[in-house]
Amino acid sequence: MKVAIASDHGGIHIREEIKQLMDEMGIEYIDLGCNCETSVDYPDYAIPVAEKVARGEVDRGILICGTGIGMTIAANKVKGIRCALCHDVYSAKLTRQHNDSNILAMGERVIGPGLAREIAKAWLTTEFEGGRHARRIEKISEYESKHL
Ligand SMILES: O=C(CO)[C@H](O)[C@H](O)[C@H](O)COP(=O)(O)O
Repeated sequence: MKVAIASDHGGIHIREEIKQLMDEMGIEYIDLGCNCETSVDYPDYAIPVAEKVARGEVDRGILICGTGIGMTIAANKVKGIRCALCHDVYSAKLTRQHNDSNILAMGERVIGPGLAREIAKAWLTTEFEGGRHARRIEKISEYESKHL
């Protein structure tokens, strides 16, 4: 699996924590920034990650900002993206099993690095269940292809 990860200035510490986790798990990743602690704009990081996932250049994405909300809104504008904002392990597992989410978003002003690590680990290791859930995702894809 190959992952693209990025954050704004509000998510740099969790980004480093998740990169360390992926190193430990042997998961390949590309870090798309941000590169400093000055204030930046989350769409400039969410959209490049989402486009890489949508184009199939990477398998999945991880985005961190202050709340995770801005990243989630921006990423979900990209066709084919199912970005899930998760601040608990249960949601992280379920969004993989049921929604086949291809981007995980988290908020560094909401949760600490330890919980973020557990959430990311669950999300990275949980498979999509398919079945009835595939039918529901297909309905979202159909809407996207007809209306966007
Ligand atoms: O998009 C967000 C809120 O939904 C993120 O939390 C951003 O990181 C946040 O808005 C940045 O805020 P700042 O005051 O410019 O640091």
